[in-house]
Amino acid sequence: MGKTLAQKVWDDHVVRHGSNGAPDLLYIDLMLMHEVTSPQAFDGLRVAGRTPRHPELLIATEDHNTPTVNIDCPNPDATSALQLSTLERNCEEFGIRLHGLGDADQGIVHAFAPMLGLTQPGMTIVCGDSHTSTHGAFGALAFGIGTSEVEHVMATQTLSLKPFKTMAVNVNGVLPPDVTAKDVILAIIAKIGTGGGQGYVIEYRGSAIEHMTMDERMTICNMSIEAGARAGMIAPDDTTFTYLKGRPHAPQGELWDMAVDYWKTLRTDDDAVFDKEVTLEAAELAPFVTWGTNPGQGVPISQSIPDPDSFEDATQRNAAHRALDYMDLEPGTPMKSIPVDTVFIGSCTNGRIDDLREAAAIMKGRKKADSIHRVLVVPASSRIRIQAEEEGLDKIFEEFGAQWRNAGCSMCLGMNPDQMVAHERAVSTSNRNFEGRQGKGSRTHLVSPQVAAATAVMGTICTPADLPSLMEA
Ligand SMILES: CC(C)[C@H](C(=O)O)[C@@H](O)C(=O)O
Ligand code: SF4
Repeated sequence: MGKTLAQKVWDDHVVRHGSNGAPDLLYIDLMLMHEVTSPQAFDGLRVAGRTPRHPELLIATEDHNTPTVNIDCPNPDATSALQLSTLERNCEEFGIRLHGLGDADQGIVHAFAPMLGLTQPGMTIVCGDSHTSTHGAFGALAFGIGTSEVEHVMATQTLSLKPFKTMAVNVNGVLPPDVTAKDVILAIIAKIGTGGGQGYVIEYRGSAIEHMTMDERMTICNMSIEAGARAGMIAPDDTTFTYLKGRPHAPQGELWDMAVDYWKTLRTDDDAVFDKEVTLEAAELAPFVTWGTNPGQGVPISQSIPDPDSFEDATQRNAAHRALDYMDLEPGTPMKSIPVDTVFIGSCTNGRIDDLREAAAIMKGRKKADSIHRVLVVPASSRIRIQAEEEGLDKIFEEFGAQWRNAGCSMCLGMNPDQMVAHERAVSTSNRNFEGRQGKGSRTHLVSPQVAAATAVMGTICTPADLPSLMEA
């Protein structure tokens, strides 16, 4: 029987097969690190008197605790400052390359690595961060691990793991013009549920996925974890190879040709069987928005807030009641009538150059609504920031009335100064709308960059198609 993409990458990394149901020992090609989940791992190594087995395969950045303004000033928060200085000391002591704040390659861990060409097809990539699934967009087997596993990888460059189950999510056909990668993944999560992917590696397939850019594919794979999956993958193809060619860490010359020959073998065989298959018709999808407090509580934007009592499942019903209470929303309210205070465009889901270009195209020649308190546009990495500025996007954002920031996780989660206050409502291009995620008591609606930008113009949730054309305005 043939193999799936995930199985091929797995098999190519087995150092030792586990017998009698014991886990396999897998070789890890690359471990990415950040300030939040590394300190205990470094401490563990120190206590055991060990050194990293392959320090050159460990690469760190600073992202969660970093401010996005005045980055040359002392960090305003003592805990964050300590977290960052600890990473800096640890990297220095253990000989690990760090792209710290101020470095041109600093940025969100899942954004800076692809930009450098560190993320490549067929690799095993881990990081103490759940959204490591992002790197699966390149056909890598990439997943988040816990702090004790981070220590294990540092010490041995291997990880002990039981094989994952495999799921295919097929998105067939052509997407309507206003439907983005973010809408596709929100629709997938709404369909399979936030636990639907548990124990699986999802492979996204079908013509709608094949037509996506690498930035769009990263948006899709990024949110695999929000469906409960361990990882998300997309088979590498010419789009992948074109993106990688010439990047600082991409193979060169003869090695490039050899790499591409191998990468081309990383496709699920025709006779491979997935443990589960789910299919969506691209033509039936629409721009999506969440109304609740988990990423699966979403609807097409033209719809209204569902009645919690319409859910047959008692757990879902209770969750919906609680979510609407927290979100201060009534069933039956059209999504497009909801006013918001804040717009956040950024994160490892939607802070890449494609996302910034899309947002800028909508903001160009327009102004933010007076009712919107703030529009934050935060590039996912410093390299993306440089690229956006070379294209003049920063000027468009500023003329629109948005704040153009330095790279980092920013308002995706409340670990740095970019936080919302209680009862503030945002449309956000990030990936989690949990209670208090963007600040204590804050309310989050997950959307695409296009919907975020359009909402910033109108003041209420809407799509670019709802905006008056610039001629009429
Ligand atoms: C801080 C980190 C451990 C966490 C994660 O694992 O995802 C964060 O990045 C998040 O998005 O909530
Ligand atoms: S941007 Fe958000 S989701 Fe991504 S790594 Fe940072 S905190 Fe986690």
